[in-house]
Amino acid sequence: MSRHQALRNLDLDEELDDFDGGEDYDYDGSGDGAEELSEEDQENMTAGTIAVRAELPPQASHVTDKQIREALWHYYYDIEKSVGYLINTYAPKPKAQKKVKAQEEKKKAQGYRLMSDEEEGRCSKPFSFTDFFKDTPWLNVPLERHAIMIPPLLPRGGLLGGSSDGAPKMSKLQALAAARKKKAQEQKSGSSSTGVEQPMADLTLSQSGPGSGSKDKTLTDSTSAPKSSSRGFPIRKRKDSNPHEKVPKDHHEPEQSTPDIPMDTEPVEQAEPSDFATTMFSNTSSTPPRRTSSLFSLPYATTATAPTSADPFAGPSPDDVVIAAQSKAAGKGGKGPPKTNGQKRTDQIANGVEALKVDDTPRATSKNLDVLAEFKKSMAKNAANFVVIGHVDAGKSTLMGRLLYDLNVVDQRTIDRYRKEAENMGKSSFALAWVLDQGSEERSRGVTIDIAMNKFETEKTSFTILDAPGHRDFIPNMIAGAAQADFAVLVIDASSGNFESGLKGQTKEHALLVRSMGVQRIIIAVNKLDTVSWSQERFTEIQNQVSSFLTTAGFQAKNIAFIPCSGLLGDNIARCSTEAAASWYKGPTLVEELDNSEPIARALDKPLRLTIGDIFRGGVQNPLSISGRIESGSLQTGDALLAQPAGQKCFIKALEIDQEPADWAVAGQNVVVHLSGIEEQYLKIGDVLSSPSNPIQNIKQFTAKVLAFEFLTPMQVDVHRGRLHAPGRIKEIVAVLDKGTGIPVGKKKPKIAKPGMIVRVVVELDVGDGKGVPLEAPARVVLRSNGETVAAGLLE
Ligand SMILES: Nc1nc2c(ncn2[C@@H]2O[C@H](COP(=O)(O)OP(=O)(O)OP(=O)(O)O)[C@@H](O)[C@H]2O)c(=O)[nH]1
Repeated sequence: MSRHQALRNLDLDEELDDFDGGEDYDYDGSGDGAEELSEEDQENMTAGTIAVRAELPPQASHVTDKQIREALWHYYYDIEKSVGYLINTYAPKPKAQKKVKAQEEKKKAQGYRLMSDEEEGRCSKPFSFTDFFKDTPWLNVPLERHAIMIPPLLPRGGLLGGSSDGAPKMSKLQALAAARKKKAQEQKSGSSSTGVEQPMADLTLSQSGPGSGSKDKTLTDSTSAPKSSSRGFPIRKRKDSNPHEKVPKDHHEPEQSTPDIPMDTEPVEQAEPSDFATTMFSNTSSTPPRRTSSLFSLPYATTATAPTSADPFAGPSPDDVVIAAQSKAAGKGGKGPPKTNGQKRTDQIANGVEALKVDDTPRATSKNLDVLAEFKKSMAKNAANFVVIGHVDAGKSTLMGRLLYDLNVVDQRTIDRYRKEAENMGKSSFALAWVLDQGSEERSRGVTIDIAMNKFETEKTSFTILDAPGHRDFIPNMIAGAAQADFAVLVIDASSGNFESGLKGQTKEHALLVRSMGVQRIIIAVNKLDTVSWSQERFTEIQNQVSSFLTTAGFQAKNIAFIPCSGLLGDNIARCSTEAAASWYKGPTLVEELDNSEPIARALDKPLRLTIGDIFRGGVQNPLSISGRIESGSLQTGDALLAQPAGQKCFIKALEIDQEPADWAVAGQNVVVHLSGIEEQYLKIGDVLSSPSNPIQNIKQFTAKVLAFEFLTPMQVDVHRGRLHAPGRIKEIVAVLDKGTGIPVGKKKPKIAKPGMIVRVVVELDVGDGKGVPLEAPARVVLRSNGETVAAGLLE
């Protein structure tokens, strides 16, 4: 019985009578007890299965109906995508690509599907709050996809450890290190060096064909670059959010990485190592996975005990230091005779001890700057993060790719290369989207999976784009993006039929999520207007419907702006449209509207809070680095920090802002912090760095004011705060609050709250004997249950 069926059986008070039940669909026809699909879905599924079957080539004839139905469900009955996926997965590639290309062309020729009568009817209905929630598909998530937290593809694009070429962007410090190394090697080998340090933009180009010029040539130092990378730089090895998860296979190992200990390759059945043994001998980067499920990585469930058991060994004992030195010295001895098993074991131990090595590089001395005075002096531009949200395939990545291209953040050659590569994959229309969609899975599936970060500047403001995935499977990643956003750009596909299906899909859910997470300003890019001949009527229709639900969701009319545009063609993005059919629009372009944003208030005088968004190891120069946005306060090189929940002190060895070394940074800035005095095992994505004199507390319970998206009762939930997510339960509903005044209304401690209500809840975090979770008011939290977003709001 689904949770909603169970709820229906409860003796609910009369205010719940209008609830029309939940949906837990049997989309794959397995008859597994889930509710049957709606009539419309069944029709789509049957017609889709036949159509896909007809399109599949003979070499994919073994594909089962179930696999077809799964693909159709996954791709919203998109025949073309389903066929493409099935061919890619089950048939030899070259033929599959041809077929998908043919499909694409066929679809283009056919144009877009028209709205059905039913859809027409639904659109013209007056907006009601109940309807608002009724058809959102949070409940449609198939069981096997429930709340899968997809670890970000490594390395990621943009500021936080990525690049436009699959390899991470290089920090200045790393670039210098690489340059020095290369120079030394070239001197050794007698080869002449041409300038090594080049702007990052140039390095995004790997093509060095005629006319590329030396400026565009990539570095080819094989010792400091992974073979698959076109850049000759050491790769920042990012630490996974879950220390018990294996680093993905395509993750490039840096040259300086600690050798792996093959603990999990022992064929002998053996008991799990004790905490002591794990602490002493395991290499944190290669710790074998101990998770029993791939569902939902819950850092605080699996690691809450780690700091407790590891604390006594946080620093090396004198013996450790001696053993580490001995093992290092032994390592210098060159090649010896083949090792016996016993010797191998000893090596493993030595390596394990080395993995615990303490960063003994001298601590950076603080310049004791008055950071706030420095900040005022610097006349820094406004800094703003915005999250790009919207239904899958609304054109978010393409639009942002276009924006970066038109503002010269991405150059013509890079776009040409993406276009060529995309054409080779039969996906030429995705070339601009690839500026943001960097992962191979993202490119082959044509969907964004994780948040991509990119930067651009206007005269007034330095913007960071957080391009969120639209697909419902990746909502946790979207939440991570929304948590860092100052405002949102909602992209809507204006083409016939797609606007309507987007409304049913993630358009509403995303808008609601960002609002309930504190985002107040929203710009709506009414995209793909080229597909409806720049119809003003269509634009106005969309504007009316969307502003109606946005105001109901709590956005003030003055904070909502609409821009008619085409991301693919660039109309009204960075330049006004030159289309005669679009001449009715006299308003600002998207970039102008972004620049109209009020400066974001920075919490400069509050205690330092920096949530870790990413962790990576970069080699000798920067052994352990993190990146993230400073939420409040300021910091400078040499400062001591406290990492919570581990309770470990560490120091700032060096800082970077926008790949440039910096002495200080303040709230609102995205920084890379190179740390010393701390081991990797004490840091996880989602942890918080704060000042030791005013640290964030680890808590095991909190009260929050949330908007209920679903029925709430005392129930298990997963608590999301940005990239942090931890298991917990709603212990009690304290009160239902008035939407306008926030004053408690109705009976105290109701047993249940229905969708749309604002309620005060007490949430207990499931941290076992652990230290709790670093959370404090007014953090934005999202509560999810079984893959559904059930509530979102603010800690009190
Ligand atoms: N005609 C037209 N097509 C567009 C426009 N913008 C995007 N597209 C196409 O729409 C498809 C999806 O674009 P994406 O940018 O990947 O969409 P997305 O919203 O980022 O998708 P997800 O990140 O997976 O949610 C691609 O084929 C684009 O070429 C537009 O303005 N006009």
